[in-house]
Amino acid sequence: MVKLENISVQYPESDHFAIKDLSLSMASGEFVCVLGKSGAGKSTMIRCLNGLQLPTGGHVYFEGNDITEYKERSLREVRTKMGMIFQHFNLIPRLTVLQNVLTGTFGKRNDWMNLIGYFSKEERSEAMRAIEAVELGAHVHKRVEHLSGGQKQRVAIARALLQKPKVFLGDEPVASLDPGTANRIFQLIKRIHEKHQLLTLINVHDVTLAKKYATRVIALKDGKLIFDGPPDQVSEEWLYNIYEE
Ligand SMILES: Nc1ncnc2c1ncn2[C@@H]1O[C@H](COP(=O)(O)OP(=O)(O)OP(=O)(O)O)[C@@H](O)[C@H]1O
Repeated sequence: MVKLENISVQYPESDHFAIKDLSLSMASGEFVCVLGKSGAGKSTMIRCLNGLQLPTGGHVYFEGNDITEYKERSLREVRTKMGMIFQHFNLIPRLTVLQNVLTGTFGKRNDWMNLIGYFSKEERSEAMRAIEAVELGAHVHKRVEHLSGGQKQRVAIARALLQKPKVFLGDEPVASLDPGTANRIFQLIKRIHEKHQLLTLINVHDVTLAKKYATRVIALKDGKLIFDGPPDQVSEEWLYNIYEE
């Protein structure tokens, strides 16, 4: 479904590669957790996958098409098929849960519809279903600024669900949450992943969560792929390799 072929990324005015000659194929149904210390290139890799970052070299394929050849309009369409959640949720604090979730439809609508804030009955009922799926039915009309971190991440997950994505991406989605909440968010992501048979790829610092939920773990170090295997092969020795200074 997604293939990175010898991709490299060097940011302008940077003296080193953020990603160096990385190749990777991932299929629907895989739950991939990405490990690596700060600066290893995890966020850059995700941004290459969804076309937010153009690699300096190499190719990115989505459903067999080379998206590095795409213009912005086609990239936008690709992004509508990839739901994404972030460490700091990226919600609009003063809007309600429902209003935030409805923004998940934006990529597929006309600009004028977004501008006037028009949503069809069907879009509204889909949003309500997504909100129920993340167990926030009791908070539909609450402003998100009044929610806890875990609840905010659930709103972000519902917003991503509204896109009916094929790929679900998470860039450190539980880094700001306590361990219990982080585990519940992973449970929810896993449930959604299994129900919709998505390709799920999550950057995570918590090795325990990666080993518990992933079907495949990959690790980056200095922009290079240094581990790719099942979670039970992530040994103490590998962790030392991945995180050593
Ligand atoms: N916009 C940018 N301009 C220049 N250098 C950048 C930019 N974004 C990232 N980098 C550099 O690219 C490298 C990889 O960064 P990246 O954010 O992808 O790593 P990461 O593994 O996601 O780290 P973290 O866990 O801290 O988010 C780092 O050396 C970083 O400093």
